[in-house]
Amino acid sequence: MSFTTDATLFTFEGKLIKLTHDSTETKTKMNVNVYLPKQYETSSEKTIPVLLYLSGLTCTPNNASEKAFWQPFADQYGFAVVFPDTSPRGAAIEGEDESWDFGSGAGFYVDATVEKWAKNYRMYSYVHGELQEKLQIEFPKLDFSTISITGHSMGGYGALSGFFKNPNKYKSVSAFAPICNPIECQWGQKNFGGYLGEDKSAWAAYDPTELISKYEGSEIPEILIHTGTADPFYHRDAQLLPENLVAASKGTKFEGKVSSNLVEGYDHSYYFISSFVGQHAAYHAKYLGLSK
Ligand SMILES: N[C@@H](CCC(=O)N[C@@H](CS)C(=O)NCC(=O)O)C(=O)O
Repeated sequence: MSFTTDATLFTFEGKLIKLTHDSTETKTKMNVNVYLPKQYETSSEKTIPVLLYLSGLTCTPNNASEKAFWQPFADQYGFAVVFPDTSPRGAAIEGEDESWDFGSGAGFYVDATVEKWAKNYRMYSYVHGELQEKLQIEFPKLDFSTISITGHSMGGYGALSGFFKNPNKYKSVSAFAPICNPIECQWGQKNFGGYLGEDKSAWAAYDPTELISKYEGSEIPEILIHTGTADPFYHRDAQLLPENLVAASKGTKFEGKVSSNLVEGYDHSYYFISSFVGQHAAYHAKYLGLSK
């Protein structure tokens, strides 16, 4: 058995399963939550599409499980939601727990190449590969070949980056307050520098604003983004830079398809995220074949 079930919680009309497993990518135990919608019980083999939700800095799988409120929409349309952790935990690397925006809780969805981090900090391969393959075996009624991706902040960047780097794998991509151009902001520079080293071409291989023109897929969904004008990481710190992604889409397959919405007065918190989860669920449901 590769997973241990720590809890099965009844929530809305489905169940939230809290799991742990040994990861071959991170060489640590990993935590992951899976929301099985009400359709799961009565469905047949491999029929429930999946939404992968990547969380932001400092989060565990529990933050979004408890306060993004995907559950009623997952029940309405009939998709499962997977909430991975944001980094390995307890890898015993010096400095791992020193800062809130690097190391533990901040894996930045890359495969580290700097030696100190390279053995364990492989969140790119973990979330897009190993985790999905193992969950497909554990939950055979989920259909990991019909999957979309979303996320918040660091996880919004992770969703956009993972979408562009895996042509035609994800049916659709959306993001809440994503870090759109990490090369150009402090969070990105700190994490790319720490995990990937000083070679900026390695950074570009993960940056959505760099990747959008290089996308080789034939499926070109609209990209849905919401960012709050009262989000200090947007208006004060310029960490998010959604305008750069829209500008970079010009002349690419995604020209006119990046729906970047600045929403007046909303901040960076889950009060903001949960306010727009319904719109994002409806958007993904369409691409997952669950609505017109
Ligand atoms: N340093 C602050 C900011 C970190 C932050 O806002 N993290 C966002 C993602 S970038 C988050 O989702 N925090 C957890 C939560 O709101 O539940 C903190 O630790 O709360």
